[in-house]
Amino acid sequence: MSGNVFIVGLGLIGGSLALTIKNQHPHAKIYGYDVKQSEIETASALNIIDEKVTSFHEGAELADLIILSTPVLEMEKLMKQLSSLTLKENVIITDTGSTKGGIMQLASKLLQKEVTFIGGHPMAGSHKAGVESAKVHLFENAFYVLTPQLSTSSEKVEELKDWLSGANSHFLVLDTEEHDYITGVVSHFPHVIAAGLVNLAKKNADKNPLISLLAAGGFRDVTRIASSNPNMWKDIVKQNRLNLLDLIEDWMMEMRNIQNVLAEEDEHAIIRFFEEAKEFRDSLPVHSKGAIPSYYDLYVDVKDVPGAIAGITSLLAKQSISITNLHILESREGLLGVLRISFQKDEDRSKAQVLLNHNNFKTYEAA
Ligand SMILES: NC(=O)C1=CN([C@@H]2O[C@H](COP(=O)(O)OP(=O)(O)OC[C@H]3O[C@@H](n4cnc5c(N)ncnc54)[C@H](O)[C@@H]3O)[C@@H](O)[C@H]2O)C=CC1
Ligand SMILES: O=C(O)C(=O)Cc1ccc(O)cc1
Repeated sequence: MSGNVFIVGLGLIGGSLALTIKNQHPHAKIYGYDVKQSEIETASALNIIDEKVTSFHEGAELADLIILSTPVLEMEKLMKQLSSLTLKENVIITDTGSTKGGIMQLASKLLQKEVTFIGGHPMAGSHKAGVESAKVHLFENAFYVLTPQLSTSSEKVEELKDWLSGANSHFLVLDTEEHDYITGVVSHFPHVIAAGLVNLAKKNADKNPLISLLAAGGFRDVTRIASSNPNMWKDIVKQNRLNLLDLIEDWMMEMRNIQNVLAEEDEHAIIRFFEEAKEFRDSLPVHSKGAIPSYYDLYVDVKDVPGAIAGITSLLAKQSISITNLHILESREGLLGVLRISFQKDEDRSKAQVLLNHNNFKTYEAA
């Protein structure tokens, strides 16, 4: 496709979408705007955008596709501005926000009937922020929720899917309320709990410094998302607060239940508590990216000798296999350690496994 695409908010998500659109539609012209001039400059230097725009108005009025990718409460202010601009006749406006209720309400209240607004939520990302973390493959295999208005034609929805086809995501059309309820359960509430767990550990670490030293392994795994951008999450939890308030009530009941069975030392009930969680967790699909995307992990036995890890990373680099994370799970002097390498794509993990096995490393897909 060709035309002018205007990305507002040149962060992780806006930058990654710019890359996927340019990759799929090389004739499209990508215009970018951000309140932070530094982000515009970085996006331009990294060739993530073709043209820098000095005001929101300027970009909006020349665009065929407008993508709002700022924190969700900022988007609401931008929607108000959009309602007073002269936009192109066939423009499509979409957003990338993690909540859909507020923006969809504003779209139906503010925008003229002829303007197409289709809510969007690429359900993949990371705890990192900023355009320098943008990646063309970020949304691959992830779900990409669309929430069209009732009045939106299926042709317009298809046109937006065409624009976004380079993301290689699975599109899912959802009702706004359903979207906010589901993402509340599987994404927003887990972020609240992760932050709560870390805050709890911090309070205890003030009493005993060994807590910080030993807060590794599983603790780091379940709390990775507590390193997410606080400002972005402030907006998300404010927007989805009614669902979150209900979930907090349910959670308190869950905790009250485990508190009672522990107090009573009811072994059967304690086993049931863990069993129920394990059964459901083990039944979840492993290869699809959910709201909190999994990375494709590969475990490698490594000898505790100088240069062992560098040897592995240089093998991968020579084959241009990119990794998203490295973590030493176990390393004791003179013994084998286990290195966990995370990849963004299953395909990269498979290539790495073949390569490392060929070079006599022992690898596993599960720890
Ligand atoms: N980070 C993630 O993993 C995901 C985030 N989202 C959603 O996507 C949106 C963007 O998130 P990220 O890219 O992660 O955040 P980010 O913090 O990396 O980027 C947001 C950018 O918006 C800019 N900005 C803020 N207010 C602005 C305004 N009024 N006008 C122009 N630019 C403005 C900021 O300067 C920043 O560069 C958020 O609504 C978030 O809820 C959706 C899926 C995943
Ligand atoms: O860091 C992670 O894994 C995330 O949870 C990414 C994420 C953040 C916000 C979303 O709306 C969807 C996905």
